Amino acid sequence: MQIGLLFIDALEYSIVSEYDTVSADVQHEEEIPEDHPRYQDLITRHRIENGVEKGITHLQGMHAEGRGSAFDYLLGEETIPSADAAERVAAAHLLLAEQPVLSINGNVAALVPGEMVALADAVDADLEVNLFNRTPERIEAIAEHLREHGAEDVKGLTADARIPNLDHQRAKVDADGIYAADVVVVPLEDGDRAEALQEMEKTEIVIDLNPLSRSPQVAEVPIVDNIIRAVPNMTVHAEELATASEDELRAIIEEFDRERALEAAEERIRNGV
Ligand SMILES: Nc1ncnc2c1ncn2[C@@H]1O[C@H](COP(=O)(O)OP(=O)(O)OP(=O)(O)O)[C@@H](O)[C@H]1O
Ligand SMILES: CC(C)(COP(=O)(O)O)[C@@H](O)C(=O)O
Ligand code: BAL
Repeated sequence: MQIGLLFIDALEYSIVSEYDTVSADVQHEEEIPEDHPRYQDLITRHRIENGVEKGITHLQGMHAEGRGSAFDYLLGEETIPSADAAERVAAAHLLLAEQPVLSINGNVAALVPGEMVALADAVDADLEVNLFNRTPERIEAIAEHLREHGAEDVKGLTADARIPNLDHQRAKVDADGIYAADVVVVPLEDGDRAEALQEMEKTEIVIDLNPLSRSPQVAEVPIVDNIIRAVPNMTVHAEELATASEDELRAIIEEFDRERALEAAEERIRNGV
C-alpha cells in the first residue's frame, strides 16, 4: 500500500516536473537562436504550444499546424510572388469593403494576434472569434488575448445568427459581424464554412498553406502562404494602397487570376519552381 502510494507520488511528481519543463520552454520563445535554419518554424510551433497551454488553441490545432508546416517546407518557407500578389488583392478588397470581418480561430489567435489587430486597424475591419471546437471558455480566452494585443471590440461572443447549411459550431456568428459582412478573411480552416459563406455571396479571402484544401479552392482570393508572413504583408499592402482611388483598387482586383495563383503554388510545391 505504502509502496503503491509512493509510486503514485513519484508518478505525479514526474508528470508535474515534465509539465513545468514544457511550460518553461514555451514561455521562452526568445531563447530559440535566430540563426537556426528552422527558426520561424520553431517559433510557430512554440506559439501553438503556448496557445494550447493558455486554453486559446485546441489540441487539434497542433495537427493543423503540422500539416501547414509540411506545405511551408515545400514552398521554401517564403512568400512566393503569386502569394504576394494575392495579399495585395486581398488588401484592395478589404479597403473597398463596406463591412469587412477577419475571422479568428485558436491557431490564428496563437500565431498572429497583434498582426490581426494591426490589419483590422489598417482596413477598418472587425475581428470575430469563430471556432470549430467552440466552448465559452475558449471564446472568452481568445477575445481577452486579442484585447491584450490591442483589440478594442471583439465580435463572436453574441453568436445571435447562423450561417445557413452548416451543421456545426462554426455556423454560430454575430448578426452584425460575419453574418452581415461583405468581405471575410478566413484563415486556416476546413472548406465547409468557406463553401457556406460563398453561398451567402460573400467575398472570401482564404489564407491556407495547402493549395489543394477545399477552402482556398473555393475562395475568391486564395492566399497560399504562412499566416505569419501573410498577415503583416497584407497590412503593408493596405497601408501602401490607403490613398489609392476606388478605380485603382478595382483594377488590382480585376487583374487577379485565382486559378493561376493556385496553379503557381502547386507548381512550387510539386516541382520547386
Ligand atoms: N501557419 C499556417 N499558415 C497558413 N495555413 C496553415 C498554417 N497552419 C496550418 N495551415 C493550414 O490550415 C489548414 C488546417 O485546416 P484543416 O486541416 O481543417 O484543413 P483541411 O482538412 O485541409 O481542409 P479542407 O480540405 O476541407 O479545406 C491546413 O490546410 C493547413 O495547411
Ligand atoms: C484546429 C482547427 C484548425 C481550429 O480549431 P478551432 O480553434 O476550434 O476553430 C480546426 O479547424 C481543425 O482543422 O481541426
Ligand atoms: N478539419 C476539421 C475541422 C474544421 O472544419 O476545420
